[in-house]
Amino acid sequence: MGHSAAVWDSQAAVETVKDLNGIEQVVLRNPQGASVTVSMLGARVTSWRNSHGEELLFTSSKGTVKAPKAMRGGIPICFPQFDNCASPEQQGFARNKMWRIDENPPPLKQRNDCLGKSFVDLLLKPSGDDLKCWPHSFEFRLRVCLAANGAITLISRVRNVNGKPFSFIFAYHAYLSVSDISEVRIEGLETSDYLDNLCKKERFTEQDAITFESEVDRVYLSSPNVIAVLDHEKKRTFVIRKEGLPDVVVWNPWDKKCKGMADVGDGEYKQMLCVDGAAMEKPITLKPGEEWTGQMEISVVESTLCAEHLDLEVPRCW
Ligand SMILES: O=P(O)(O)OC[C@H]1O[C@H](O)[C@H](O)[C@@H](O)[C@@H]1O
Repeated sequence: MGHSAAVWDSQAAVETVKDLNGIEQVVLRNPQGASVTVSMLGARVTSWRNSHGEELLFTSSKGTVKAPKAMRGGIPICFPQFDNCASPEQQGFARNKMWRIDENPPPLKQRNDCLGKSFVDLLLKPSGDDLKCWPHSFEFRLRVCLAANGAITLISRVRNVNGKPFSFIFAYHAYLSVSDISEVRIEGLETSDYLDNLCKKERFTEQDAITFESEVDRVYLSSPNVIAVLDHEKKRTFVIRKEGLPDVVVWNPWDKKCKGMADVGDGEYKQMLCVDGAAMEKPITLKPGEEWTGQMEISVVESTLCAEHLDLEVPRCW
């Protein structure tokens, strides 16, 4: 196989396949039958399935996978920009670039994080064209892991291999699949301040758990590192743990905006919710030779009773 995708457990598997457009994808599997698929186009997680084969990420039925434009859904990586302006480059070029397998990644500090998991390492370096639009040399390493309990972890490392400092914004733009957006509630962001992109980025303080009755487009600032997305209809909770990512973007386009988006089916906003671990308010600045790490783990608890355990000492419910 020759990929530096390590297998810690003989039954876990890592396989390389081509998608309908001939784009290489790596499929990680665990012994319980869960799987994660990562495309070389944008290092986007295009699928995450639980041990029953159920898809946990939203993908638009109208998505197109024609490089460089990638489909709407999965977990795109937004780097070095992420803003709510229309133009694609506003969400950074990393998600529209072809990445490659990182054959020999430097060891991860949080080495133990990968024990008992199958994972793949990917690498992005700027091309000459990229340097024209963003004149900074970097190495972006992404490790995607699938744990025995079905949790997915993304670990990003950005190194400045440039002669001078540079700054960037970052987000794991995670499209979670939900039963019905009006049945969903987010816990853990109460009392956090947020910038409302629907009110000229005005700053507010969250009073309560977040529920959805209309379009939401907010950046929660300096938020707790553990939040929960409760899907009452599916009796399921996504528990999101993040490190090195102070902010959280919460987005649902609702009906009107959804109608105006060519790559999303009219009513599909009901089945999607973006909850992104991000570094937005304060751009990350790296001096030459410095490296930043941002990690996000999403696990699923087949219950909505878990939320009250939301302080950092949350015991793992699985
Ligand atoms: O259409 P995209 O570039 O994927 O962006 C989709 C959405 O991403 C984020 O959530 C922003 O906060 C939204 O303002 C934007 O509409």
